[in-house]
Amino acid sequence: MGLERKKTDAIVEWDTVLYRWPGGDRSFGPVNGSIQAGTWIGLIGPNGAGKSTLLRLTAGFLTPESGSIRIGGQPVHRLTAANRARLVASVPQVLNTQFDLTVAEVVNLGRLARRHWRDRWGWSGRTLEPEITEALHQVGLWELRDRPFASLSGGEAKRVLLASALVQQSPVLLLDEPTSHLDPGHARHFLNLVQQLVRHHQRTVIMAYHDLTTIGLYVDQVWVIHHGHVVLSGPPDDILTHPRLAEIYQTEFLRLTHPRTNRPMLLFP
Ligand SMILES: Nc1ncnc2c1ncn2[C@@H]1O[C@H](COP(=O)(O)OP(=O)(O)OP(=O)(O)O)[C@@H](O)[C@H]1O
Repeated sequence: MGLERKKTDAIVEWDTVLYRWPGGDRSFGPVNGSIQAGTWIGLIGPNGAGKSTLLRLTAGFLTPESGSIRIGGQPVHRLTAANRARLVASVPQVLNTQFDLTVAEVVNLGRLARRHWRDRWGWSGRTLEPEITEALHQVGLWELRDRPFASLSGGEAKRVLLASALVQQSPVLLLDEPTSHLDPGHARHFLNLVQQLVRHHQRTVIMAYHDLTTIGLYVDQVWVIHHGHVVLSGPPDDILTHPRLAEIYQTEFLRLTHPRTNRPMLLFP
C-alpha cells in the first residue's frame, strides 16, 4: 500500500490557512475546508471580519503565513500569475478607475492568460474575440465598448470588471460585493448570470455579500466570518435563522419567508 494522495472532487481546498494582517497582532484563520465544483458560497459577516482577506488569499494576492490553498488540486501560491488566472478570476470590491484604456481593452485584460504568450500583447483592439463580445453583451455594455474606462459611472465600471472576470473562463470566480454600485435591475441580471454559470457550467463562486436576503435567494452554502474566523457554515436556511446571527451583527433581525421561494428574508425590525 502506497501513501496515495486522497482522491477528492473538491475544486477549492483550504488547509490550515493562517494569515497575519500587517502592523499588529491580529490574525485570520486558521481556515480549513473544501468546496465542490458547481457550488455557490456566500461569505457574510460584519465589516472588517475578514471576508475580503479570505478572497484575496484564495486569489493568491495575499500569501498565508502557513497552510496552503489548492484550486483544482494545484497550490495557488506556487503557480505563475498566468496559470493562476486560468484557474481563478476575481472581482475586487474597490475599483481602480485610473486605467488609460477603453472598456473593450479592460475586458481584453481578462483574456491575456488564455492566449499563447506570443499573442498576449499584440492585440490591436480592432477585432474583438467572441468571448469579449459576448461578455460585453452579457453585462449590457456593448454600446460603451470604445468609451474610456475612466469616464464610466461607478456601476458601469463595476460591470466592465465583471465582464473582464467572466472572459477569463476560470472554473473558480471570486466576487467581493459584486453588485455594489449596481441598480436593482443590473444587480438581479448579474446574479442570474452567475446562477447560470454555477448551475449549467459547473463554475464555483465564492462571493462576499452584505445583503442577507439576496444571500438566502441565491447561494448554496453560507460561511459566516467573525473576527477572522469562520464561525458558522451551512445551508442558507439554517444560517439565516441561526440565533447567533443577531449577536454577530449586533442587531436584531425581522425574519420573514419569501412568498414565492419560501427562502428566509432578513429585514430590520
Ligand atoms: N494591509 C492591511 N494592513 C492592516 N490591516 C489590514 C490590511 N488589510 C486589511 N486589514 C484589516 O483586516 C481586517 C479585515 O479586513 P477585510 O477587508 O478582510 O474585511 P471584510 O470582512 O471584507 O470587511 P468589509 O465588510 O468592511 O468589506 C480589517 O480590520 C482591516 O482593517
